[in-house]
Amino acid sequence: MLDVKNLHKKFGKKAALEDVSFHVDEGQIYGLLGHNGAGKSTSLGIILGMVEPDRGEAFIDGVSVQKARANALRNVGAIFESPCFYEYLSGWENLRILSNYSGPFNKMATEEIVGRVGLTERIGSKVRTYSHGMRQRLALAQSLLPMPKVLLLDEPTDGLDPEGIKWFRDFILGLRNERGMTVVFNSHLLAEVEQMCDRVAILKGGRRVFEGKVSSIEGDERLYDVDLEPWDEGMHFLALQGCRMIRKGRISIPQDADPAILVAALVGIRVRVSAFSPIRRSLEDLYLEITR
Ligand SMILES: Nc1ncnc2c1ncn2[C@@H]1O[C@H](COP(=O)(O)OP(=O)(O)OP(=O)(O)O)[C@@H](O)[C@H]1O
Repeated sequence: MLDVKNLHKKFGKKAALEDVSFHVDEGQIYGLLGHNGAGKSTSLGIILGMVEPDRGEAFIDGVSVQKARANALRNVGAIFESPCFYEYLSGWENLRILSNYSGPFNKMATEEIVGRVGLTERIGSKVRTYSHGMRQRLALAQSLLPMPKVLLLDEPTDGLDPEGIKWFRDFILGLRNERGMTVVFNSHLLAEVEQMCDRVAILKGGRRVFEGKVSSIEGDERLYDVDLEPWDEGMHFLALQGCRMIRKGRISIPQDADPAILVAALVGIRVRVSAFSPIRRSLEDLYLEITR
């Protein structure tokens, strides 16, 4: 559904993107991750035809955004950067006006979408009286008005409270499950991304440094959280047994190692072991390993 091929983009001398590619299948939820300035918004901007790449191309459903923008984007809904509304008009009036950019206003469909985003009671109020969360829901409603197949969302959970974040997660998963919608979004909330996304790409300094299935993140490594005193001495011993330090307090042990024997051996060389517990590798672990 979305093919991003070898994107390069410089702003002045600074490279914002260097040879970034990724591919999103129909019905997938895809997360773009990276530190501030890693190039996530620039990638979304290029996919939306709002930023011109120096090289490379983005295809939506096989159509090049750079060569046939209107055609490529006809099935795309998006929230890009901070959504802008007419503050002095109601949410409903905003949707009525803004929907005209993508097609004729459909009252019934709009009512349905407003209900889905939970704004029915306040849709007649002026937007200037809306909370941040309500604005995000209005932006989501606007992005859904063209009945898109693909939804591109630039930091959609930014500034939402925990309840709003959970609501967003359920909403997006519902769209995918009911309509097979393809969703691409960038976020700094790794736990959310892990719960929602099928695949992720991690960008660092404009380069793609990881791309893969969220379910594969756990990998084959046997990870343990350990607390050793003294750390250096204990870690030196563990390294000789084939263990690898991920960071202070976290190690991976070889497939055939028996943790009970490792602990007994550490105690035998007078290293105090306060913790030696198996853990699951999370998206946050992977992210920190890759981006550090
Ligand atoms: N219009 C612009 N003019 C100049 N530099 C820009 C412009 N847009 C982005 N950049 C630069 O390109 C790099 C990538 O920015 P981008 O906004 O894509 O990062 P990001 O990963 O979305 O960051 P954040 O998480 O902070 O939103 C940054 O160094 C940024 O300063």
